[in-house]
Amino acid sequence: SSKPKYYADANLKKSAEYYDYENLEIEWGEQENYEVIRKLGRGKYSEVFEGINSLNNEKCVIKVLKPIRKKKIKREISILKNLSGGPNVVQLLDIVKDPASKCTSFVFEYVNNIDYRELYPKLSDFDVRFYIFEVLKALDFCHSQGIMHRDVKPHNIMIDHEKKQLRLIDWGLAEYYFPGKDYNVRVASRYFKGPELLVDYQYYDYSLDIWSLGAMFAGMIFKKEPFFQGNDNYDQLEKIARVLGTNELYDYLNTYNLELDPKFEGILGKHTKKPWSKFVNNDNKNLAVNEAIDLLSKMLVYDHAQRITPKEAMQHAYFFPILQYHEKNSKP
Ligand SMILES: CN1CCn2c1nc1c(Br)c(Br)c(Br)c(Br)c12
Ligand code: NA
Repeated sequence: SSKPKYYADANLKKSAEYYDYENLEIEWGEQENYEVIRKLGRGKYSEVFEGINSLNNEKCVIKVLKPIRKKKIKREISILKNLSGGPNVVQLLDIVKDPASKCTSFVFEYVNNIDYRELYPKLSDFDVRFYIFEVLKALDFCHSQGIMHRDVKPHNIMIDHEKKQLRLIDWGLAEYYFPGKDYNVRVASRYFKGPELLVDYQYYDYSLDIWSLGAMFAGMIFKKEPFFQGNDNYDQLEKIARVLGTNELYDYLNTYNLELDPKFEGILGKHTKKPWSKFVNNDNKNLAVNEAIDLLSKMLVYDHAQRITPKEAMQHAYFFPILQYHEKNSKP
């Protein structure tokens, strides 16, 4: 079982109460302080509403959890509290319980999010560089705090385009990383699942989040949402192999002494690794610039141990215009 290039011992430096979420004491707020304004959407585990805090008249987002096991609720609270105040991590403001339904609700800061399906087609080359850099800030931070997000995808990245503000949300699948620990591979959303999940390699680590971000980044620069669109978890790997090659997949399996589930028999076929230039066309060439493709090729790597880390990615030439922008805007 491989160890990540970085932050492998993040949690070993923390006191047990940092990651021992089962004993977390929940400080409950007052449900009646919040009024629901309108529904924003629903997920597998929750319904989400825009709300108002009647004490300060501030907008908020209320995530009403469907009855799920208490342990999972405590894990999300523990992680949100440990990451509180970190760059681009959505801020948890309160935790309340509905007296009638006994449902737990999380109250978050409000983000005037534009749905990504509407926003992404409007993004300029600079915007894409800016927002991917903002996601990398959140990933380097949570990884440095010993936490994998495990569900990075456009739906979990809230963007207020007027304020140029981004927040990584939905830490419900996030988990504390420990070297040598085996994790559930049934995480992330299909189109964003890393090869390690699809080949059932359980000793994965933070680098899973870089694959998911890479899959999202590919969709953005090539204007093909989603970039890897599998019909199921087997077909998902086939879609990846069509691009990264089947020989390269078998090299990856050999590296970790993995065997493919017999269900893959006859599904994967034989595919050569495609040059990323193959996906460039007149419609996306303004975003699919050479630096973007070079960075993408370092994120979408079968072997999770070989993927670029968030910190390394933030130093890539693709972000030089962003570093310049922040430099100019931070000068006193
Ligand atoms: C389904 N949608 C649409 C907008 N939006 C949704 N879920 C959200 C969550 Br959870 C948070 Br936290 C925030 Br902040 C926003 Br904004 C959210
Ligand atoms: Na959330």
